[in-house]
Amino acid sequence: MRQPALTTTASFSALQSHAVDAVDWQIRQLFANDPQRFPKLTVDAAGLFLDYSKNRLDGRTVELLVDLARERGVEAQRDAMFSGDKINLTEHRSVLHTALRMPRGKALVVDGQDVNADVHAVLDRVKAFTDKVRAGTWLGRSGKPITDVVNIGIGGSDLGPKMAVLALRSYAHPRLAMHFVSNVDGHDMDAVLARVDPETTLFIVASKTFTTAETMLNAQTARRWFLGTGKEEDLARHFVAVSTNTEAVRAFGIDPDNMFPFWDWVGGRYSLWSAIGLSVALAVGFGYFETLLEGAHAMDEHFRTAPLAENMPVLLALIGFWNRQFLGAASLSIAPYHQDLNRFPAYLQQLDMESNGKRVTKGGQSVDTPTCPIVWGECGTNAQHAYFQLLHQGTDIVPIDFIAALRATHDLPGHHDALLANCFAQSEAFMKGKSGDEVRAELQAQGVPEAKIDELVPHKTFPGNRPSNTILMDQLTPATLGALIALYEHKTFVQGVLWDIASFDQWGVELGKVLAKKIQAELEGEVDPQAHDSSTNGLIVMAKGAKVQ
Ligand SMILES: O=P(O)(O)OC[C@H]1O[C@H](O)[C@H](O)[C@@H](O)[C@@H]1O
Repeated sequence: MRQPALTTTASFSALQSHAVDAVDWQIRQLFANDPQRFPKLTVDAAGLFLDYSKNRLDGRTVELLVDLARERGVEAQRDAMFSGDKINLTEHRSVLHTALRMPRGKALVVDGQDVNADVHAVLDRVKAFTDKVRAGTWLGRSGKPITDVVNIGIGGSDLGPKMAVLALRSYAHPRLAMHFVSNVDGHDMDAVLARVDPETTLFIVASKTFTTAETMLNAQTARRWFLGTGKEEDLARHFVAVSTNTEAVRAFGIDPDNMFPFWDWVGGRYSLWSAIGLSVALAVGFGYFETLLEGAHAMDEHFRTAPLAENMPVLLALIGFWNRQFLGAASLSIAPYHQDLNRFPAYLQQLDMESNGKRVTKGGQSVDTPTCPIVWGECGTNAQHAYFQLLHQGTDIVPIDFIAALRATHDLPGHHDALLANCFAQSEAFMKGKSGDEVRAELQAQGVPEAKIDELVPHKTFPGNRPSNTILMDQLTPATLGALIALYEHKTFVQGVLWDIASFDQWGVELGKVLAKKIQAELEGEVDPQAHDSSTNGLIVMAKGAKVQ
C-alpha cells in the first residue's frame, strides 16, 4: 500500500505546528512545571524500564507523535510482520525474527511451512550439539575436549553473537574460550590462530549466504591452517557451519550433518536468535540461550499488544523521530554504563543504520525528511573522559541513550554506586547545564578576580537542554539482554514505518563489494590499473609497488 509523503500527512502538520514552540522548551523548566513528570514519562516492559522524561517534549508531544504512528500504520504493519506477510518488499520476503523466539507449539504457518516446528527442530539440534561440546564429550581429532571456539562471520553473522557473548560473560563456560574473526584483514585471523590449538579448536563458519567474501576467505584460511597438521577426515570434528545455503556449505567441504540451518526470512542483522547464535549457546549453555530468546519474546509480546502510547519500542522510536526531525539531531549516541555491553553500540550501528540508512521510500520516491541518524557510542564512564566534552558543549545536539543495570553481576565493593552515580549525573548535567550566572557565582565564591571571571564564564557555561533516555534493568541477564535487543529491533522497525522506507534490505553495501573485486584482480595481476580516477589508480600502484620491495 502506497503511503502519502510524510510531510503531507495531517499528523505531521500537527507536530510541525506544535514543534514551533516545543523545540525551544527548557527541559529543566518542564520538570519544574510538573512534579509528576517522571512517573508520567516512564514505562516498564519485559524487565526493562525506560525514562524518557529528560527529552524536550511533554505529554501533548507524545500524543501527537502517537497520532503520527497511527496514521503511518504502525499497528497494521507490526501485525503484518508478526504474521509473516512479505513486508521485505524489495526482496519479497517475510521478516520473522520474532518467530525465532516464539515458544514451542505456537502455530505459525507461512507459505505452507510450519515455521514454529522448523525453528524448534533446529533449536533441538543446537541444544544437542552445544550440550556435547560443553560437557566435553564432543572430542577433537586427538580425543581431547574442545577448549576454543572460533566464530568466522561478518556483519550480522558476527556482531550479534560477539556482543551477546561479551554481555553474558559472567554466565560463560569456564573451559571454552570464544573468539570471533570477521575482518578480511589477515591480522584478525592471525591473532586468533596464534592463540589456539588445532587439536582442541572448533570453527563455526557463520554466513547466511555462504558467499560473503571475507567469511569465505577466512574459512579457507582456517581450513588450510587446520590441515597443516590434521587430516581431511578430521574436519568434521572441528568445522561446523551455520547458513541458509546447504549447497555452498557442502561445496566448502562441511558435511550438511554439521550444518545448522536457518531461513531467508531471517535478516542478517536480526539473526542472533537463529543458529547464528550457536557461539552464544556454546558460551552460556542452551538453557541461558533459551532465556535470552524468552526475554526477547517478552518484549515482542509487549510490542505486539501494548497500546502505542505505553509501548516502549514505539515510544523510543517516536522520541528518536522527534529529535531527528524537529531538533535536527543527526546522530544518536549510545552510552551503556555496563562494561559487558561494550559491543552493544557497534551492534546497534548495523541494526539501525543498515536498516534505516535509506533515502527513498518503499515506493521509490526521495524521502522528504531526514532518516536514520548516525548511531555511535562507547561505554560509560570511559566515554565521559573522551568525547562527552562535545556532547556537553559542542554545537550539535546529540541525544543519548543511557543504559544501565541497577545491580552488578560482580561483587567488588564501591564500583557499582560509582558507576550509577556517573550515569545519572551525566543525564542530569546534559539536561540542566550550567548557566553563566551559576558559573559566575561559583567563581566569585572561590575568590576569583572579576576580570578573570569574565574571561572564564563563556568557557565554563553549559547550555544544557540536551535530550536523553535512560534504560534500566535490574541486572544484565540473558532475559534482560534479550529484551534490550528486541526493544531496539522494534524501535528500528517503527522508525522505518514512520519514514516509509524499506528497512529490511541493504543494497547500499553492494557497490563497494563489486569495486573491491575489480581492484583485487588488479592488485594481484600484472597490468597497472588505468580505468579509475587518478587517486584510485595512484593508491593501487603504491600497493603493488610495496609488494615487490
Ligand atoms: O551472513 P552473511 O551472508 O555472510 O552476510 C554477512 C553480512 O554481509 C552483508 O554484506 C550485509 O551487509 C550484512 O547484512 C550481512 O549480515
